[in-house]
Amino acid sequence: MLIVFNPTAGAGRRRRLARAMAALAGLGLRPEVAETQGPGDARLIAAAAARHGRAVVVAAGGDGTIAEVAAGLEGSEATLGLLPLGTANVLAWELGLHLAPEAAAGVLARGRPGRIWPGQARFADGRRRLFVQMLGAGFDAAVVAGLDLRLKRRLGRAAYVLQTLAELPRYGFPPIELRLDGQPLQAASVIVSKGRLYAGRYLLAPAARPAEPGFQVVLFQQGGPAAAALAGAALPLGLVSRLPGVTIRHVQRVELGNVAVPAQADGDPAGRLPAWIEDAPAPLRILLP
Ligand SMILES: Nc1ncnc2c1ncn2[C@@H]1O[C@H](COP(=O)(O)OP(=O)(O)OP(=O)(O)O)[C@@H](O)[C@H]1O
Repeated sequence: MLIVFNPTAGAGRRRRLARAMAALAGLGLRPEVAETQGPGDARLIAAAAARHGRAVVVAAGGDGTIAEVAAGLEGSEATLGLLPLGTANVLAWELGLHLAPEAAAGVLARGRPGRIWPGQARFADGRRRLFVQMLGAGFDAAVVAGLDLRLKRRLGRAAYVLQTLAELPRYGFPPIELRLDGQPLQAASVIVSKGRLYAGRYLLAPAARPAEPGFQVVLFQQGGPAAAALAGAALPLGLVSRLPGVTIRHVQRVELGNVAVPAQADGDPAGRLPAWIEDAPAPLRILLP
């Protein structure tokens, strides 16, 4: 087992990692820890570990770190493990993991094998990006792109709320042209989701099934600050899917946009549209509670 640790993810991460290591030692496991030096590192470390035959590679960080480790493990026999140390930890909530390091250690030692089926996005400049939970385009991506990382470290998820308030009067809400399984549509914002949850443990797409191919696509038809503020207020109540102007479709393929609207993948900036989204070629093994 190798733990890939993002030392910049979440708050109190070193203390939380130490607690997990102590719990793992108590369960008879003494995994190696590899620390990332910057963005993209987790993928390279995970890919090398898989090549060298590591059975389990653990992403110790938030959703961005998980996505990078997942990308490194693609096409290998290795199983992904999660040690949630991030800010939102959406995939951990999605899969029913407890966030306490001792509980996560228990799953790493004795979890049952399951699977998730990531999505992949291709961008006009040739980049390909794997995502494990969701890809957003429009207002939420503008919030992610504008987020000050130091503020995120200090305030955690409250930084997203502040950035949303800052972005509301500023974002222009250009309409996004999209195709869902070939059918042309338009929306002000779009979230392509593998999972049910968003921004932590808030229910967004109730019918999502992370282990299966396909996506729930949440379309926000109404642009403008009032509609975006309403969606933000409805999110903690789990009521986004019932808002007027919000529709959810189950599809296999998504083409997003002819405009340079920002995109975010698993909570990290992912450049600008257009983007072409489909399932990754294969599911990924993952340790579940
Ligand atoms: N050593 C590092 N220095 C700076 N950035 C890093 C480093 N290692 C990884 N990263 C980048 O940090 C980004 C954010 O990490 P991650 O998403 O895991 O944490 P988070 O944003 O706190 O959590 P969450 O996504 O759950 O809110 C990752 O996408 C990764 O590219």
